[in-house]
Amino acid sequence: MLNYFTKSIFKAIIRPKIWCTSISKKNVCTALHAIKKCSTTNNYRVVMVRHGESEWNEKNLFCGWYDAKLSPKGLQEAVNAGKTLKLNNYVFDVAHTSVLQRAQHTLCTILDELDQVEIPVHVTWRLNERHYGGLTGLDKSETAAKYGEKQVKVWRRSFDTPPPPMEKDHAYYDQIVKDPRYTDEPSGKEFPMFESLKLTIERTLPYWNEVIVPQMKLGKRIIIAAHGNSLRGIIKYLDNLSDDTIMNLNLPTGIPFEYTLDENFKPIVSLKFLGDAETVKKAMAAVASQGKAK
Ligand SMILES: O=C(O)[C@H](O)COP(=O)(O)O
Repeated sequence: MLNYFTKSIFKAIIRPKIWCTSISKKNVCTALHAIKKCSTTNNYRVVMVRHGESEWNEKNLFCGWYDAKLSPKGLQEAVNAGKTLKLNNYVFDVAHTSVLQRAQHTLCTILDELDQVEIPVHVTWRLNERHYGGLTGLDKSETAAKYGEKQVKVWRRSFDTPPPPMEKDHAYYDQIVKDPRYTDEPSGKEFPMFESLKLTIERTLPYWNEVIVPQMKLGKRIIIAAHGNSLRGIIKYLDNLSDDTIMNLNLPTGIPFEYTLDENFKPIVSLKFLGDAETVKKAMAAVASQGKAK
Protein backbone atom coordinates (compact mmCIF):
# COMPACT_ATOMS: atom_id res chain seq x y z
CA MET A 1 0.00 0.00 0.00
CA LEU A 2 1.27 3.48 -0.83
CA ASN A 3 2.07 5.58 2.16
CA TYR A 4 0.15 8.81 2.77
CA PHE A 5 2.91 10.97 1.34
CA THR A 6 3.16 9.13 -1.98
CA LYS A 7 -0.62 8.84 -2.21
CA SER A 8 -1.05 12.53 -1.59
CA ILE A 9 1.39 13.46 -4.31
CA PHE A 10 -0.28 10.98 -6.65
CA LYS A 11 -3.65 12.51 -5.89
CA ALA A 12 -2.35 16.01 -6.38
CA ILE A 13 -1.16 15.04 -9.87
CA ILE A 14 -4.22 13.15 -11.05
CA ARG A 15 -6.93 15.05 -9.24
CA PRO A 16 -8.79 16.88 -12.02
CA LYS A 17 -10.54 19.51 -9.92
CA ILE A 18 -7.62 20.93 -7.99
CA TRP A 19 -7.90 24.68 -8.01
CA CYS A 20 -4.20 25.38 -8.07
CA THR A 21 -1.99 25.55 -11.07
CA SER A 22 -1.10 21.89 -11.49
CA ILE A 23 2.16 20.96 -9.87
CA SER A 24 5.14 20.37 -12.11
CA LYS A 25 7.03 17.08 -12.28
CA LYS A 26 10.10 18.95 -11.12
CA ASN A 27 8.31 19.95 -7.94
CA VAL A 28 7.09 16.42 -7.31
CA CYS A 29 10.66 15.16 -7.65
CA THR A 30 11.88 17.90 -5.38
CA ALA A 31 9.30 16.84 -2.79
CA LEU A 32 10.11 13.15 -3.15
CA HIS A 33 13.87 13.61 -3.01
CA ALA A 34 13.83 16.50 -0.63
CA ILE A 35 17.25 17.62 0.40
CA LYS A 36 17.53 18.09 4.10
CA LYS A 37 17.89 21.74 4.94
CA CYS A 38 19.92 22.84 7.91
CA SER A 39 17.89 24.32 10.70
CA THR A 40 20.07 26.53 12.80
CA THR A 41 17.63 26.71 15.70
CA ASN A 42 16.05 23.24 15.65
CA ASN A 43 12.70 25.01 15.80
CA TYR A 44 9.96 24.42 13.29
CA ARG A 45 7.27 26.81 12.13
CA VAL A 46 4.01 25.81 10.55
CA VAL A 47 1.20 28.05 9.35
CA MET A 48 -2.40 26.87 9.37
CA VAL A 49 -5.55 28.56 8.17
CA ARG A 50 -9.22 27.69 8.30
CA HIS A 51 -10.80 28.27 4.88
CA GLY A 52 -12.50 31.59 4.20
CA GLU A 53 -16.22 31.91 4.82
CA SER A 54 -18.14 29.40 2.69
CA GLU A 55 -21.56 29.85 1.13
CA TRP A 56 -22.89 27.51 3.81
CA ASN A 57 -21.15 29.44 6.59
CA GLU A 58 -22.89 32.51 5.20
CA LYS A 59 -26.25 30.70 5.33
CA ASN A 60 -25.37 29.25 8.77
CA LEU A 61 -25.84 25.63 7.68
CA PHE A 62 -24.02 22.59 9.09
CA CYS A 63 -21.63 21.76 6.28
CA GLY A 64 -19.19 18.98 7.17
CA TRP A 65 -18.33 16.96 4.05
CA TYR A 66 -20.73 18.88 1.79
CA ASP A 67 -18.52 20.63 -0.75
CA ALA A 68 -19.62 24.25 -0.31
CA LYS A 69 -17.94 27.01 -2.29
CA LEU A 70 -16.32 30.09 -0.79
CA SER A 71 -18.64 33.06 -0.46
CA PRO A 72 -17.43 36.40 -1.92
CA LYS A 73 -16.52 37.42 1.65
CA GLY A 74 -14.61 34.15 2.10
CA LEU A 75 -12.66 34.75 -1.08
CA GLN A 76 -11.76 38.24 0.16
CA GLU A 77 -10.66 36.71 3.49
CA ALA A 78 -8.35 34.37 1.57
CA VAL A 79 -6.93 37.29 -0.43
CA ASN A 80 -6.34 39.21 2.79
CA ALA A 81 -4.67 36.17 4.38
CA GLY A 82 -2.30 35.92 1.41
CA LYS A 83 -1.53 39.64 1.58
CA THR A 84 -0.77 39.41 5.32
CA LEU A 85 1.56 36.47 4.79
CA LYS A 86 3.28 38.28 1.92
CA LEU A 87 3.68 41.44 3.96
CA ASN A 88 5.37 39.34 6.64
CA ASN A 89 7.67 37.64 4.11
CA TYR A 90 6.36 34.10 4.54
CA VAL A 91 7.74 31.55 2.10
CA PHE A 92 6.45 27.98 1.88
CA ASP A 93 7.90 24.82 0.37
CA VAL A 94 4.90 22.52 0.70
CA ALA A 95 1.16 22.96 1.20
CA HIS A 96 -1.50 20.61 2.51
CA THR A 97 -5.23 20.82 2.15
CA SER A 98 -8.42 18.76 2.22
CA VAL A 99 -10.38 17.39 -0.72
CA LEU A 100 -13.02 20.11 -0.19
CA GLN A 101 -13.00 23.11 -2.50
CA ARG A 102 -13.45 25.76 0.19
CA ALA A 103 -10.09 24.79 1.68
CA GLN A 104 -8.40 24.30 -1.70
CA HIS A 105 -9.66 27.61 -3.06
CA THR A 106 -8.47 29.38 0.09
CA LEU A 107 -5.04 27.78 -0.22
CA CYS A 108 -4.63 28.59 -3.88
CA THR A 109 -5.78 32.17 -3.38
CA ILE A 110 -3.18 32.56 -0.64
CA LEU A 111 -0.44 31.00 -2.76
CA ASP A 112 -1.44 33.20 -5.66
CA GLU A 113 -1.13 36.32 -3.50
CA LEU A 114 2.26 35.06 -2.35
CA ASP A 115 3.41 34.27 -5.91
CA GLN A 116 4.10 30.74 -4.70
CA VAL A 117 1.61 28.68 -6.75
CA GLU A 118 4.39 26.35 -7.91
CA ILE A 119 4.89 24.63 -4.57
CA PRO A 120 3.62 21.03 -4.20
CA VAL A 121 0.08 20.83 -2.88
CA HIS A 122 -0.94 17.64 -1.09
CA VAL A 123 -4.64 16.88 -0.96
CA THR A 124 -6.10 14.50 1.60
CA TRP A 125 -9.51 13.58 2.99
CA ARG A 126 -7.79 13.33 6.37
CA LEU A 127 -7.83 17.13 6.61
CA ASN A 128 -11.53 17.34 5.72
CA GLU A 129 -13.99 19.05 8.00
CA ARG A 130 -15.53 16.69 10.53
CA HIS A 131 -18.49 14.82 9.05
CA TYR A 132 -21.60 16.46 10.46
CA GLY A 133 -23.73 13.35 9.87
CA GLY A 134 -27.50 13.86 9.93
CA LEU A 135 -27.05 17.54 10.79
CA THR A 136 -25.51 18.27 7.36
CA GLY A 137 -27.55 20.93 5.58
CA LEU A 138 -29.56 21.97 8.67
CA ASP A 139 -29.66 25.59 9.79
CA LYS A 140 -27.63 25.93 13.02
CA SER A 141 -29.94 28.51 14.61
CA GLU A 142 -33.10 26.57 13.70
CA THR A 143 -31.50 23.42 15.10
CA ALA A 144 -30.77 25.31 18.33
CA ALA A 145 -34.38 26.53 18.47
CA LYS A 146 -35.60 22.95 17.98
CA TYR A 147 -33.18 20.96 20.18
CA GLY A 148 -31.84 23.70 22.47
CA GLU A 149 -28.59 25.67 22.37
CA LYS A 150 -27.00 23.33 24.89
CA GLN A 151 -27.55 20.30 22.68
CA VAL A 152 -26.24 22.16 19.64
CA LYS A 153 -23.11 23.17 21.57
CA VAL A 154 -22.60 19.52 22.51
CA TRP A 155 -22.95 18.49 18.86
CA ARG A 156 -20.67 21.29 17.65
CA ARG A 157 -18.03 21.40 20.32
CA SER A 158 -18.00 18.39 22.63
CA PHE A 159 -14.99 16.11 22.32
CA ASP A 160 -16.65 12.77 21.94
CA THR A 161 -20.40 13.17 21.46
CA PRO A 162 -21.04 12.71 17.74
CA PRO A 163 -23.93 14.20 15.78
CA PRO A 164 -26.61 11.74 14.63
CA PRO A 165 -25.52 9.62 11.65
CA MET A 166 -26.23 10.50 8.04
CA GLU A 167 -28.79 7.92 6.97
CA LYS A 168 -29.13 6.62 3.41
CA ASP A 169 -32.23 8.74 2.79
CA HIS A 170 -30.45 11.96 3.80
CA ALA A 171 -30.64 14.65 1.09
CA TYR A 172 -26.82 14.74 0.72
CA TYR A 173 -25.99 11.05 1.31
CA ASP A 174 -25.47 10.08 -2.34
CA GLN A 175 -23.69 13.30 -3.23
CA ILE A 176 -21.12 12.66 -0.52
CA VAL A 177 -20.81 8.86 -0.46
CA LYS A 178 -20.73 8.47 -4.25
CA ASP A 179 -18.44 11.43 -4.88
CA PRO A 180 -15.61 10.19 -7.18
CA ARG A 181 -13.03 12.01 -5.08
CA TYR A 182 -13.51 9.28 -2.47
CA THR A 183 -13.07 6.37 -4.90
CA ASP A 184 -9.62 5.41 -3.58
CA GLU A 185 -9.95 6.48 0.02
CA PRO A 186 -11.27 6.48 2.66
CA SER A 187 -12.04 2.77 2.52
CA GLY A 188 -15.62 1.62 3.04
CA LYS A 189 -14.73 0.80 6.63
CA GLU A 190 -13.17 4.23 7.25
CA PHE A 191 -15.87 6.25 5.47
CA PRO A 192 -17.69 8.16 8.21
CA MET A 193 -21.43 8.72 8.48
CA PHE A 194 -20.81 11.14 11.38
CA GLU A 195 -17.80 12.31 13.36
CA SER A 196 -17.16 13.68 16.81
CA LEU A 197 -14.00 15.74 17.31
CA LYS A 198 -12.42 12.58 18.76
CA LEU A 199 -13.14 10.61 15.58
CA THR A 200 -11.92 13.51 13.45
CA ILE A 201 -8.64 13.56 15.35
CA GLU A 202 -8.26 9.80 14.84
CA ARG A 203 -8.05 10.26 11.05
CA THR A 204 -6.25 13.62 11.02
CA LEU A 205 -3.41 12.86 13.43
CA PRO A 206 -1.85 10.02 11.39
CA TYR A 207 -1.49 12.52 8.55
CA TRP A 208 0.12 15.07 10.87
CA ASN A 209 2.53 12.53 12.32
CA GLU A 210 3.33 10.49 9.23
CA VAL A 211 3.30 13.13 6.50
CA ILE A 212 3.59 16.66 7.87
CA VAL A 213 6.09 16.11 10.69
CA PRO A 214 8.55 14.19 8.46
CA GLN A 215 8.41 17.04 5.95
CA MET A 216 9.13 19.55 8.71
CA LYS A 217 12.08 17.39 9.75
CA LEU A 218 13.40 17.83 6.21
CA GLY A 219 13.24 21.59 6.72
CA LYS A 220 10.11 22.14 4.66
CA ARG A 221 8.17 25.30 5.43
CA ILE A 222 4.56 24.21 5.54
CA ILE A 223 1.16 25.81 5.17
CA ILE A 224 -2.04 23.87 5.90
CA ALA A 225 -5.41 25.14 4.69
CA ALA A 226 -8.15 23.08 6.24
CA HIS A 227 -11.27 23.35 8.39
CA GLY A 228 -12.50 24.51 11.76
CA ASN A 229 -12.62 21.08 13.32
CA SER A 230 -9.76 19.26 11.58
CA LEU A 231 -7.53 22.14 12.73
CA ARG A 232 -9.07 22.17 16.23
CA GLY A 233 -8.06 18.50 16.42
CA ILE A 234 -4.44 19.30 15.56
CA ILE A 235 -4.44 22.19 18.05
CA LYS A 236 -5.87 19.97 20.81
CA TYR A 237 -3.09 17.47 20.19
CA LEU A 238 -0.25 20.02 19.94
CA ASP A 239 -1.28 21.99 23.02
CA ASN A 240 -2.48 18.94 24.91
CA LEU A 241 -5.77 20.71 25.63
CA SER A 242 -8.32 19.04 27.85
CA ASP A 243 -11.65 17.90 26.42
CA ASP A 244 -13.29 20.82 28.25
CA THR A 245 -10.84 23.48 27.07
CA ILE A 246 -11.14 22.53 23.41
CA MET A 247 -14.93 23.05 23.67
CA ASN A 248 -14.36 26.79 23.89
CA LEU A 249 -12.03 27.13 20.94
CA ASN A 250 -13.74 28.53 17.83
CA LEU A 251 -11.48 29.14 14.86
CA PRO A 252 -12.24 32.17 12.71
CA THR A 253 -12.41 31.77 8.93
CA GLY A 254 -9.53 32.96 6.78
CA ILE A 255 -7.14 34.20 9.46
CA PRO A 256 -3.81 32.33 9.36
CA PHE A 257 -2.14 31.27 12.58
CA GLU A 258 1.31 29.98 13.32
CA TYR A 259 2.87 27.42 15.65
CA THR A 260 6.55 27.38 16.53
CA LEU A 261 7.57 23.88 17.59
CA ASP A 262 10.67 22.62 19.36
CA GLU A 263 12.83 19.70 18.25
CA ASN A 264 10.24 17.28 19.66
CA PHE A 265 7.45 19.06 17.79
CA LYS A 266 6.03 20.48 21.01
CA PRO A 267 4.80 24.09 20.87
CA ILE A 268 7.07 26.93 21.90
CA VAL A 269 4.59 29.45 20.52
CA SER A 270 0.96 28.33 20.16
CA LEU A 271 -1.86 29.60 18.00
CA LYS A 272 -0.27 32.92 17.05
CA PHE A 273 -2.84 34.59 14.81
CA LEU A 274 -1.48 36.73 12.01
CA GLY A 275 -4.14 39.34 12.39
CA ASP A 276 -5.32 42.15 14.56
CA ALA A 277 -6.25 40.80 18.04
CA GLU A 278 -9.61 42.57 18.22
CA THR A 279 -10.65 41.31 14.76
CA VAL A 280 -9.65 37.75 15.72
CA LYS A 281 -11.59 37.95 18.98
CA LYS A 282 -14.74 39.20 17.24
CA ALA A 283 -14.46 36.57 14.51
CA MET A 284 -14.11 33.79 17.12
CA ALA A 285 -17.14 35.07 19.01
CA ALA A 286 -19.13 35.19 15.78
CA VAL A 287 -18.34 31.51 15.09
CA ALA A 288 -19.37 30.56 18.63
CA SER A 289 -22.69 32.39 18.28
CA GLN A 290 -23.63 30.53 15.07
CA GLY A 291 -25.13 27.87 17.33
CA LYS A 292 -27.50 30.24 19.11
CA ALA A 293 -31.24 30.25 18.48
CA LYS A 294 -32.48 33.51 16.94
O1 LIG B 1 -19.01 22.16 8.87
C1 LIG B 1 -19.44 23.25 9.25
O2 LIG B 1 -20.63 23.53 9.39
C2 LIG B 1 -18.46 24.34 9.60
O3 LIG B 1 -17.50 24.44 8.67
C3 LIG B 1 -17.89 24.13 10.97
O4 LIG B 1 -18.96 24.19 11.75
P1 LIG B 1 -18.94 24.39 13.34
O5 LIG B 1 -18.25 25.69 13.62
O6 LIG B 1 -20.39 24.41 13.64
O7 LIG B 1 -18.24 23.19 13.91
